[in-house]
Amino acid sequence: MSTNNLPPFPSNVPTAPLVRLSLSKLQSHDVAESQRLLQACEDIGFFYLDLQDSTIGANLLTLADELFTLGENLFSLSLKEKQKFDFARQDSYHGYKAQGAVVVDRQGNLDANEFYNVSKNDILDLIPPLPSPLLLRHSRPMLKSFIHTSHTITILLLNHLNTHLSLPPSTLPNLHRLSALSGDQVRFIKSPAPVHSYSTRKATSTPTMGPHTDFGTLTILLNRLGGLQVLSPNSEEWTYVKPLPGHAIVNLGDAMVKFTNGRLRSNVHRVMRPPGEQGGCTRYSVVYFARAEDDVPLRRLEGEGIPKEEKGKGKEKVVSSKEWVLKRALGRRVDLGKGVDYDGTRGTEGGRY
Ligand SMILES: O=C(O)CCC(=O)C(=O)O
Ligand SMILES: [Fe+2]
Repeated sequence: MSTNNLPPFPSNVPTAPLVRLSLSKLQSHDVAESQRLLQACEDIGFFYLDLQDSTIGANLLTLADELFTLGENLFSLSLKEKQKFDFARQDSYHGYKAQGAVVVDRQGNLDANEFYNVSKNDILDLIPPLPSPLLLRHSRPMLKSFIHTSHTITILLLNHLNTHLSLPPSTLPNLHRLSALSGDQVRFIKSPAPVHSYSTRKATSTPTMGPHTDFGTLTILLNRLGGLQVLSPNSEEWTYVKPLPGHAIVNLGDAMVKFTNGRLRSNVHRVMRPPGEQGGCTRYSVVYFARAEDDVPLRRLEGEGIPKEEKGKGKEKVVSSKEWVLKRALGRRVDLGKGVDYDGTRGTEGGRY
């Protein structure tokens, strides 16, 4: 799907004023850019990352184009074929998730997108390969490059934050080693165009992906059509994040809130049908989720820039990165016969959705 053939994002809808950071400036340790990164991570935990001005960024954009095509081909396999790779009953969040398999709200409305999650552990041969469609087996080198490139960008961003938080050198990077088992994954998403008119799906008011915070450390998101919305940190207002060509949307996940005792933000977001003319199009995304290594406990790290625990505040149970991601990733599935504990599977901004 070429970006050129898509209808434009409408000019009359309010959009979130996210900052645009330059990957190349962050690579060259530009002090002001690094400060803007910290500010964005404290204020909303979302920012645009301009990938066009750096070799590794340009590499990610090229790979993303190839992955968008791969995603389209992957989702055009038959439902029966795709469902062979849904491993949720084996307590795994890798592989396929059909449309309508998770609830998006307390009322029990269902989601309207398909996922295919590809595990880093698998692609980097840290575990025996998971069963997967032929198409994905042929694409392992491309997936490997995408994982390597996304991970390099993740480590760069974590190093900047490590410094701002006055953590001992490499504390954050050392919790995210590429060679260690973790829940890192590449996610393909498809939200099909409505079959009749877009008034069918209780339509414009029910999200295709419910409000959530991301479970891991950092997310690198590539999408081309609008639909992603962030909940404003200081009000109950949802605003669209307009996709910008050449940029990724980066956001922090719950692990960063726990590591920094709330100094950095994992903001609530959701996905609606794309706005305006875009509403009639099928929407695809390609995402890289960077997550802490499986056995990392999600708790405050020791550093001068990290607020101390409040005295007398009841201690939350500390869970490992693996347990947290598993609970959050499968907790809203309606097809596992376990019931859904909506409140028990919310993230670090649980009170807000
Ligand atoms: O598709 C998008 O724009 C957002 C996807 C998302 O939030 C997620 O997969 O966690
Ligand atoms: Fe998300």
